[in-house]
Amino acid sequence: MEILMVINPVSGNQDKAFLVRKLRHFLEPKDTLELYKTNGQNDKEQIANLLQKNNFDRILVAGGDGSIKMLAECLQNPETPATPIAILPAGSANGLASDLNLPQTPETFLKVALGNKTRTIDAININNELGLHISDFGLNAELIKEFTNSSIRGKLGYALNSIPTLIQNEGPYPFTIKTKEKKFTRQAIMIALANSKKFGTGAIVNPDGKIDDGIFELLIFKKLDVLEILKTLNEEAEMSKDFVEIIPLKEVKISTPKPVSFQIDGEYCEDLTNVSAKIVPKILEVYVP
Ligand SMILES: Nc1ncnc2c1ncn2[C@@H]1O[C@H](COP(=O)(O)OP(=O)(O)OP(=O)(O)O)[C@@H](O)[C@H]1O
Repeated sequence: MEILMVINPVSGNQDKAFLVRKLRHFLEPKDTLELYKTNGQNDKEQIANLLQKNNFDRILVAGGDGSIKMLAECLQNPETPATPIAILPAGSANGLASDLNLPQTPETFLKVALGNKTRTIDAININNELGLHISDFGLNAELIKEFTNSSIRGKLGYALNSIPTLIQNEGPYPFTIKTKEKKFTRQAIMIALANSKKFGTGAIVNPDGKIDDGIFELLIFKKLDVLEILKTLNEEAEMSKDFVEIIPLKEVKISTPKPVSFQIDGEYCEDLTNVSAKIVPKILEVYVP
């Protein structure tokens, strides 16, 4: 088996050398392993080049959701050979891994990565970028923007950074939502486009979410309920129905008069007034337990 291992050296603030050592331990003498460390600058071009020059059977990605999204976009290039990917959860939140029920210890997720069972998942095309997990307009994106600028990583960093943003937040924002069937407005602290069921923290925010069902859910969070927000830091917490309105869709346009923070798969994008989203069914093959 020919393997490309893509490593984000900065994700989740953890060293990945032990993962490479463990992986080598599982490989057979005939297997080959090529390592690529991301630089955050021109990774898509470099990886596309590697994929076109080699004949990899699978790509193992040690990073967070941002790294997986980058690879999914790289694989959209028609000249890049379709290659299944295996997630080695090594980000700060690992939302996709949590949604795909990947096991959490290196020994167990490496076994899945070298196994044979795959699932082909959907993505959401959002303003011409791919979102694989959960993207949102409003409060959570603001939290991520603050977190990106902070030096404390992990869930604690996220929680500590949440406090000033929660206090200073300007929401609820007036959003206009246009679907194929209707146009309506909502005051909301946050609107999420969810391709999956759980936040990276493990909290179930979208109980009907399924990552390969050809639809995504629009989650409209109506009010700033600190208790409900803090629940999202807990694994297996479920949101109350008064707090969130859920609409299954294949495409949507959302607009708001003043720019509001937007994030895709845990990466802050920018403050935007317009977002267009459309499901892209069955776009990425990933290894699952
Ligand atoms: N060598 C590098 N130096 C700085 N930034 C990098 C480097 N390699 C990748 N990046 C950046 O890392 C981000 C992707 O991070 P990733 O999502 O993998 O981890 P994370 O943010 O820790 O995890 P999570 O998304 O689960 O919270 C991208 O913005 C990418 O540009």
